Amino acid sequence: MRQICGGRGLGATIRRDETTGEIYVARVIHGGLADRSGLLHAGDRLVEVNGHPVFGLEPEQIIQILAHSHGTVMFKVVPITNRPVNNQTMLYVRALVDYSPQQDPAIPCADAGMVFRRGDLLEIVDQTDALWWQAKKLPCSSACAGLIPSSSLLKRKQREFWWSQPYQPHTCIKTCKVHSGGSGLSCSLRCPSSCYSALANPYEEVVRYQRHPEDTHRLIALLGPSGVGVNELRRRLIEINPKTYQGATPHTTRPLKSHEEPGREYHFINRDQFENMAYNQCFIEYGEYRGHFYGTSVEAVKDVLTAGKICIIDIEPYAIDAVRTHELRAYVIYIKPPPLDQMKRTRVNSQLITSYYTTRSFKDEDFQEIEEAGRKMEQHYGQFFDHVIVNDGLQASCVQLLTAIRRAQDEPQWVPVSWIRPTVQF
Ligand SMILES: Nc1ncnc2c1ncn2[C@@H]1O[C@H](COP(=O)(O)OP(=O)(O)OP(=O)(O)O)[C@@H](O)[C@H]1O
Repeated sequence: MRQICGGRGLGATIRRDETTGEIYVARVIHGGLADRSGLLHAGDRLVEVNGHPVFGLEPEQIIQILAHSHGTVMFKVVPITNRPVNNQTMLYVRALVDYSPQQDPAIPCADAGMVFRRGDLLEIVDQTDALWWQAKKLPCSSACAGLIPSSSLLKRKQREFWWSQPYQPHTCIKTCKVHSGGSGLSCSLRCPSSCYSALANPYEEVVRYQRHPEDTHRLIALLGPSGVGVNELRRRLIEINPKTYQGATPHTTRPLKSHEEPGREYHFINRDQFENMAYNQCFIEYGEYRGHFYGTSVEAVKDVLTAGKICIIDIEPYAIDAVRTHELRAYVIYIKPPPLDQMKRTRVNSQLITSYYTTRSFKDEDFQEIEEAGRKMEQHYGQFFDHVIVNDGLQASCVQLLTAIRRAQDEPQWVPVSWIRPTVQF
C-alpha cells in the first residue's frame, strides 16, 4: 500500500490498495481542514476529485489534481460503513529521542509529520494506526496535529540503527563528586544503566502532578559540568535558609576526624557495611577516593524530606535514573555554563577547586572544558532536565534557583506516570 497526502493543506493522507487499485483516505489529521469539515474519514473510498475519477491512478497523479485545484475542492467518496470509534484515553509523553520527518523516508507523508526534540512534551491525540500516531506539542501552539512514529515503530528504528552501527567496545568511566560541607572528591564509577535507556523507550509516559501541601517536598537534584558552580549554588542556598534547605549526609568508610561528629559531616561505616549497602542499591551514587568509599544514600535523602525540609543534592548525570523514581520524585535542574566570553568575565576573581584540594584561578582551557562537558551533558541527558539555569551572575542564578524550587514544590509539573501509578507498563 502506498500513501500520499494533501499535506498540511488538506490534513489527510490517502493510500492505494495495490491489489484492487482503489484509493482510500488513510488518515485524517486531527484539527486539519478535512477533520474540521467533518466530511472525510479514515477508510472512506475516494471516487472522484474535482470530477476526475481516481480509480487506478497513481497517488502522485492525485496529488497533481489537488495541486492544480483552486478554490473549492470536490471529493466524491463512498463513506466507510463501520467507522472505528476513537475511545482511546488521552496519552501524554515526553520524547526521549529527536525526530525529523524530513529525514525519515518511511513516513507516509513528510509534510504531515511533526518534528520533535528530546524533552518535548507531546499529547498523543490518535493511536488508531499502530505505526503512525498523531500528536500535538505542548503547550499546544497549533490546533493541527502532526504524524509521529508510534512507540513500537521508533523502537524498531532504534534497534535497526543500533545494529547498523560498527561494533564499538563500550566502556563508561564516569567521574563523580561526593560533597560534604563543600569538599569535592573525584572517583571512578561503574557503568550506568542509563546508557541504553534511550534505546529501550523512545517516549516516557507522563502525567500532570501537583504536590499536595501535606506531602513531603520534592528532592532537588542539581547537575552541571564540573566547575560551572553547582556546589557553590547549593551551598549558598542552604546558607541563605538552613531551616528550609538541607543536603543529604553522605556515608563514608574513611575514619572520623577529630572535629567531626558521626551523622553530621558523614555517616561513618565500615567497608563491609558499605559494600552491603551498595549491593542492595541503597546509594544514589557512590565511588572510591584514595582508598575510601563515599556515597549518598536514598535513606539520607528521605531523612531530610521526612524532617519537612527541601533536600538539595548535586549529582552526576548517571545518577539521574536513581533520583527520578516514585520514591524521590526529583526535580532535576541543570546548571548551564554561560557563553565563553561571559564565563570568562564573571569568573575573573573566582577560584577553581582542583581534585587535589588546591585552588587556582580559572584558565582558558578550564572554560573550554566546562563548555564542552556541558554540551555533551545536554546532548545525552537534556531530555531529563526539568529546568535549566544559566549560571551567569551568581546572585541572579541564586534567585532563579529559589524561584525554580518554589515552582517545583507548589505548581503542577509533568512527571513520569510510573511515579503516580508505579505498576503501569508502557
Ligand atoms: N556565576 C558565577 N560567577 C562567578 N564565579 C562563580 C560562579 N559560579 C561559581 N563560581 C565559582 O566557580 C568556582 C567553581 O564552582 P563550584 O565549586 O561550585 O563548581 P562545581 O560545579 O561544583 O564543580 P565541581 O563539581 O568540580 O566542584 C567556585 O570558586 C565558585 O565560587
